[in-house]
Amino acid sequence: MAIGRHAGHGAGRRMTTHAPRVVIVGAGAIGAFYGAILQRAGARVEVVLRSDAAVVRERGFCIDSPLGDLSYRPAAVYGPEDTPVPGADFVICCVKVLPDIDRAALIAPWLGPQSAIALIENGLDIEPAVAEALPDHPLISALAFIAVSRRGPGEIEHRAYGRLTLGAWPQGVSEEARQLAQWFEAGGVDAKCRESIVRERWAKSLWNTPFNPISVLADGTDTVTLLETPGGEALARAAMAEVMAVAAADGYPLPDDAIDRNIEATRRMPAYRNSMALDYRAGRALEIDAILGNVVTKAERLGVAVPRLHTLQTLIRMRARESGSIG
Ligand SMILES: NC(=O)C1=CN([C@@H]2O[C@H](COP(=O)(O)OP(=O)(O)OC[C@H]3O[C@@H](n4cnc5c(N)ncnc54)[C@H](OP(=O)(O)O)[C@@H]3O)[C@@H](O)[C@H]2O)C=CC1
Ligand SMILES: CC(C)(CO)C(=O)C(=O)O
Repeated sequence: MAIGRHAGHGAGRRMTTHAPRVVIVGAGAIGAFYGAILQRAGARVEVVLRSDAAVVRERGFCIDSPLGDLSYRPAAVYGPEDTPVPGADFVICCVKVLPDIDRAALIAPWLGPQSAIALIENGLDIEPAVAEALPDHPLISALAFIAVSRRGPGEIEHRAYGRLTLGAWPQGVSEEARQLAQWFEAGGVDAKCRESIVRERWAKSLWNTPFNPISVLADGTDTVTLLETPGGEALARAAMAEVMAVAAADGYPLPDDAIDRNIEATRRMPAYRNSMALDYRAGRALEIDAILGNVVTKAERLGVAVPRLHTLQTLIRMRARESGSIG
């Protein structure tokens, strides 16, 4: 699993450009953590919250992290009743990618003519809904390789890792992406820009698309149980091979040894519950379409047979219905 081996490399690089105003829409685990990193770098970080707004306004975020104490008070905390203040330099969206959340509508009120949008979210093909609704703003797509979760309102547990991969969507490295990556690096996490963020999304999907739903279907199991249960690794490998086939048909062939390398890296990690397994265990909605459904849809469009992914999709939809969550 290409998740990186360490959380970061210590804050310290001085930025020469003006400190940006950053609005984080959906400051849950990911948004609160990367907000801390940007505030540590000197950015003005404002957060938009829903259920946790009152608590965070009163106490700020408490973040337990191997990087040190990342607890902070954002420069502003907005709840659903507050009037948005447009004109952020960066509006960073970190909500879950769910069918009933209109992410473009959440982002739009914070934009000014010069604003760039960044998405730090999992999944494949998650950008068009935002890009089509907000075509006048540069769009940065970013992938987080991190283990972080919410323990309670405003309480975040960062367990490991933290690196980011960023790029302009649909491709290239824009000045905005480069700038944002530099601010993250200044705050102490590795943040690298890549020419093809879609290729990077396929490479991450190779892991998330099989592992996330399999772990949920196995009652939110961790990586060690998943790989050590007889048949578990074989199932993961077979589903990964289907993701590889769709990626290749889409024009993004992944290296031949990508599956072996992901399995070996996962074996080297301590037992790990992915974000979907944590959502499942907490009774939250699951990002089924973003992480799995969009790959199956693409496979159907490209004429690639994905029987295992199809089965996983049907079963996890049943599971989500059974538990009353959407996804
Ligand atoms: N956690 C992890 O380790 C990783 C997560 N990711 C990805 O990052 C993305 C974010 O995940 P994560 O941070 O874990 O999710 P969380 O559920 O912790 O955070 C999402 C936040 O968005 C808020 N939100 C939802 N709707 C609204 C709204 N209408 N207005 C304001 N805020 C809203 C939620 O508030 P509320 O509590 O009210 O629902 C919550 O605070 C996902 O795509 C995930 O797959 C990627 C890699 C690792
Ligand atoms: C790759 C991984 C496992 C951690 O970044 C993830 O994306 C998740 O937990 O969903």
